[in-house]
Amino acid sequence: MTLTVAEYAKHFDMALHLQSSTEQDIREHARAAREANVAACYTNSYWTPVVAEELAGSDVRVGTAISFPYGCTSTAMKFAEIEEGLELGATAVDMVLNIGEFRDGNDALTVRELDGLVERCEGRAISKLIFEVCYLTDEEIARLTRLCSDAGIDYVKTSTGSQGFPTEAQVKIMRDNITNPTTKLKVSGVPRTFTMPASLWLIEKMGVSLIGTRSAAKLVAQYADYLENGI
Ligand SMILES: O=C[C@H](O)COP(=O)(O)O
Repeated sequence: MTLTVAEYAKHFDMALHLQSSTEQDIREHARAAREANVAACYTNSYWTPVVAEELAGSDVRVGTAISFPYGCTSTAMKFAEIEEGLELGATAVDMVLNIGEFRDGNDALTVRELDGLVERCEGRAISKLIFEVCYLTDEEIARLTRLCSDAGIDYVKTSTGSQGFPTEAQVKIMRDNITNPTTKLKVSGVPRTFTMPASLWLIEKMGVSLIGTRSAAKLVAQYADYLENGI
């Protein structure tokens, strides 16, 4: 069944994670996300109140990125960043895992970070755990997906967009290792050349629920044009 423009837009999280962004850049980004009526608008946590102000009264979620992009701040810092973001109006929280500790086999820390994220978001925001799949083996991706799903994370997310691109094989491994029906899949870190047809393939053929990209509004406009005028 063909997605309406509104349905297509709700498959996108629009993100702006540039060090150079000014407040004006963030406001324009949030306004574009609101206009496109995407699922969520993400920035680094400092900008959460600005995004919350711009999105007030809309059904675009206020997204905040925790320990972004490297994931190796202390667990206490991560939890404090989540709590502050929620107080400032965040309704979607994407946290980067401490990938090095996970690769070292420190599952106790991984589970503590996962549980801490889920507990803090419960009833207040949706939770997403960012993997950075380009640094993980297939077995590690499968195992981490299961740990996330078992912990009740709402979304497992491939990448930050600051390192490598996720591959089709890695996306499939995540999709196939989700153990809990409430956990969904978010693909991010797609190349700048990512196209609207590629997004439809991810959504319709690969079981992807959300795509995170700075180009979300542009893709929504392209999809509207495609429905109206064809290719
Ligand atoms: O959370 C990560 C973002 O969705 C990445 O978007 P980007 O690759 O366009 O910077």
